Amino acid sequence: MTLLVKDIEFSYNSLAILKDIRFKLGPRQLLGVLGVNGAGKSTLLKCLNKILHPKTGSVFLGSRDMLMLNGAEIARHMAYVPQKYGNESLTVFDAVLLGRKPHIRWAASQKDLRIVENILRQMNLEKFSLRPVNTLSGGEMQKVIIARALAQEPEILLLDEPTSSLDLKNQFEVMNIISRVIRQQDLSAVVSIHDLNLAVRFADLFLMIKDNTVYGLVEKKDLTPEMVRDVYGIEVLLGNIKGHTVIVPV
Ligand SMILES: Nc1ncnc2c1ncn2[C@@H]1O[C@H](COP(=O)(O)OP(=O)(O)OP(=O)(O)O)[C@@H](O)[C@H]1O
Repeated sequence: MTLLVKDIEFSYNSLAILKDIRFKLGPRQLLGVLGVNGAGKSTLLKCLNKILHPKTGSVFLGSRDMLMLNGAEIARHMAYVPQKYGNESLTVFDAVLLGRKPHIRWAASQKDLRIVENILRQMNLEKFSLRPVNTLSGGEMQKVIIARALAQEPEILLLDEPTSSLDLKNQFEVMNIISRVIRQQDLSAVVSIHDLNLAVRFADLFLMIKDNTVYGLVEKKDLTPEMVRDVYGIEVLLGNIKGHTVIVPV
């Protein structure tokens, strides 16, 4: 389903953070949200699923305006992975099963349990199934929160810095899983990400935020060093190593 975001404006008290934010995202696409610290990336993600209430604008998923739905209804369509999350004493299995909550009426079904088992296996988290989440390392915990979002089987994944605590291998493992899931299950993902090399590897297009608004919505092939310089204030080279685009500060 297509996500169509129009004219989002948001302020904390009287401090304007986002204005005139608009973009369109098709199914099976991963949008990297780029911008400097404090640009408003997390704020934007939270405006899309109504954790924050934008002053104006609309967020259409197909013909449905998400901002007209309540939190429980939104959770059936959108899963959100925050940048910070609390320590939980739940076991890993139960924490991931919580992702099924928007779909469960009375009790978890065999299907719900199977979905959780599959995701734990895909993400190499099986061995932690019975461990309380608050005994895991930061990176292991981050994978559990992403597993929970996948268990939710949403149409849109909203991921705020999903790889920030992960080592190189896990960054690639997790981004590969996300890429594969969105392609196999016709989802889309909106991912705030600081690591530009990871972004160019996995995102299909970029929403670049600067001065509280959209600097550009560009496809990967159209990204230029000038755009990176304008948005981040640093000169970079854009190169290619064995078919992979790389960005190097100079
Ligand atoms: N609850 C709040 N009250 C007031 N200002 C806030 C609040 N939360 C965030 N801000 C401010 O809003 C601006 C945007 O913050 P946001 O977290 O969306 O940026 P970001 O692009 O995600 O940053 P980072 O890359 O550092 O995570 C920042 O200047 C921040 O200080």
